Amino acid sequence: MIGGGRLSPSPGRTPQDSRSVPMLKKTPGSPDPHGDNDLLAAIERGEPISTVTHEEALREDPVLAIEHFNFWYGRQQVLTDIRMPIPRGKITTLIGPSGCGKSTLLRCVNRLNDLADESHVSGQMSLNGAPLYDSSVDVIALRKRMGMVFQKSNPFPKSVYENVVYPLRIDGIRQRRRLDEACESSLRKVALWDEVKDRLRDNALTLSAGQQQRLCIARAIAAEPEILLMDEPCSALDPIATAKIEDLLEQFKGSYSILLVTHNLQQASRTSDFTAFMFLGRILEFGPTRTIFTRPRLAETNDFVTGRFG
Ligand SMILES: Nc1ncnc2c1ncn2[C@@H]1O[C@H](COP(=O)(O)OP(=O)(O)OP(=O)(O)O)[C@@H](O)[C@H]1O
Repeated sequence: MIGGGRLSPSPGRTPQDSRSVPMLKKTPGSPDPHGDNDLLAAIERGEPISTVTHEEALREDPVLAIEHFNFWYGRQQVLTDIRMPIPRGKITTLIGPSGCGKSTLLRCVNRLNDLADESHVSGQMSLNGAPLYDSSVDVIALRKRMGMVFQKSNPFPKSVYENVVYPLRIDGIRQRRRLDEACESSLRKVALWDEVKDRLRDNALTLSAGQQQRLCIARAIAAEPEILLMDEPCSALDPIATAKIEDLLEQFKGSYSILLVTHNLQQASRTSDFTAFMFLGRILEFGPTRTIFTRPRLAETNDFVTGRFG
């Protein structure tokens, strides 16, 4: 369990459960281990439901373990009993209808939601075995262990070079050679080096939108994070810039553990190894991306990935 002043469980039915529920239309003949309508009825009653987790996901070595995790914005419960091992060295996407809690879950990993008014949590998350929600955790140190990439790129109004080496500087690294090496290697990893090697002293805000987002990814990986959190990293980009980021994700496989929120189902199916389908703050199904998109076990997942609702 967790520690900290604002952290307390709120059992029972919550305001979230009584708000309007997105329509889920059952596909006749779709597999549903919960039985027809039992799952939706249970969610609407605010009862706990079991995530359908595919064996392949359980066989992976988890970099991040999420255990019985609940989150409330004030009285509104937004996440309910999330249990999910995030595989190491793989890309895991969170998909689900708007408002189901994808970004909230992502922001709980680096405790950005601590900043929200009257938020509280119960349950636990652990990164490489170290609990994230113990009262003794130094949240600033914790965030240094993770990289975060937002929907809208957020380079600092500094040079390209200073943006990339920023995490090293705040760690007190001064040696020019180390900074130069980190800058070049991070920019190469995001395929930006050739485009900006002659512009390292230019203000980062003079780069194109796609370049700025890749710069932000370079800054995130310069810190050698244990996990990379990405919240809709392509949603503000044109198709060419999006394709470049998707290429990067492909190359990152095996080297980085990534938790990615996306509205773009094609992007999820193209880029990720594992996919979790969220609905009303619950993870309904979690498994290999190919299976989730072609042979999901739940009718609800099938209806979402085939565009029947969402
Ligand atoms: N800072 C906040 N304070 C109060 N409620 C919030 C806050 N941020 C989000 N919410 C609510 O929490 C719920 C989940 O929102 P969240 O942004 O996590 O969903 P999402 O699945 O990422 O949605 P989208 O796909 O539209 O981005 C929504 O009902 C939203 O209104």
